[in-house]
Amino acid sequence: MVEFPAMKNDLLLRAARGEETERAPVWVMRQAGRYLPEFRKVRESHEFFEVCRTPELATEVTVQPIRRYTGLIDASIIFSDILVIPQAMGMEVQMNPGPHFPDPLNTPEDIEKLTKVVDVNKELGYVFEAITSTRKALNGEVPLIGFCGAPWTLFAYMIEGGGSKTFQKAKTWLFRYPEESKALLLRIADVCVDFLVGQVKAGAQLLQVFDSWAGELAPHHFHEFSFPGLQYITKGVRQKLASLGIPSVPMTLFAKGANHALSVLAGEGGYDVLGIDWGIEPSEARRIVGDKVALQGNLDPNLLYGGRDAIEREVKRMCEGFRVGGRVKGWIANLGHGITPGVDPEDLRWFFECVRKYSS
Ligand SMILES: Cc1c2[nH]c(c1CCC(=O)O)Cc1[nH]c(c(CCC(=O)O)c1C)Cc1[nH]c(c(CCC(=O)O)c1C)Cc1[nH]c(c(C)c1CCC(=O)O)C2
Repeated sequence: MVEFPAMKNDLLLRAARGEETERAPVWVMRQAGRYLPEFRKVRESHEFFEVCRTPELATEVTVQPIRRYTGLIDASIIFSDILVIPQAMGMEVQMNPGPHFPDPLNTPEDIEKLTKVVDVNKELGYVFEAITSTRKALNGEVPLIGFCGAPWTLFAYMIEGGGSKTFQKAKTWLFRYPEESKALLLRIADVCVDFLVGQVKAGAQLLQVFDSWAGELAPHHFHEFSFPGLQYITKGVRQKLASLGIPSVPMTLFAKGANHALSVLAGEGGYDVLGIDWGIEPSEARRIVGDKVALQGNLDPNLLYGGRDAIEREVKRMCEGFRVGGRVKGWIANLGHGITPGVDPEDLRWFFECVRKYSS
């Protein structure tokens, strides 16, 4: 493993292990993105996936929010996308401006078209390079998060060919071809494991799995089709890291809309942190998971459009909700989903300042 600068701020890692912290670490999903003028500037002359595939550019945009919010932000997340896995499996993905697959999987026969054995070093080595380069650029200021999409969410994109309102095609697969669907979900999960292990080897200090479409499934279908892949990933990553003699890192699951599954996920998912959206009260989430896992979340991202007073009032409320016996313990402050392009960066700064004020 490569040697990196010593950490100056490890609040995120301590909170992820469930420890009490002097204040809540904070970052936001999609923090490197279009709400930042400096990001839009880079995107003027570079395509989305070109930024992902060019380690210098990926490093630059990953570090942009850390630079802008120095001292107020406690984590960076590598600039990439969950859809690099379908690409590595042989599918074409365009971003215009949302994801588009010109040739999605239509029937189980199409599974044949996917790459049999994915060599992540060959196909996704550019992400590993970007991670190593970013760790150096960060100079120990904040930890670096690696990530991937969850099997169910990736499966849905690969079949729908992009975003969807109904998930009719992906669900047709689940309900008409359950065995073929499960085989494909497992194949995606295998790539997730190798990809996440590679990210740790390259320098990622925490791993987050995004199951953005978890909430589209009925609870029992979530348990049948999504949960097994999520659990397979934590087991697989920890086993592989152990067999390589590499210390494990904390793992976070963000299963959007699946707050119904918090109890099972905390008990058997294998994750150290569960991300929650704004569909559940923080105190209720804590009551369900007990002290088995740390929690991350969960302000409605649209509050960043509500003005300073609304942001302050709601952040204060959130901080009170996540306290356990008056203490800040095992909590990573975040939004309940990604920040959106229209937010004023100064309002995000105010969000960070309020978290600091009310979680100390
Ligand atoms: C579902 C999903 C995707 N990608 C991702 C998810 C899971 C999180 C979630 O639920 O939001 C994850 C993701 N995408 C991106 C990151 C980078 C790291 C970060 O959080 O700052 C991360 C962690 C960059 C991105 N990924 C994308 C952008 C915007 C595209 C651009 O720069 O033009 C960014 C900054 C594009 C993208 N990529 C994806 C979509 C649906 C879109 C279009 C939506 C949009 O326009 O915001 C797929």
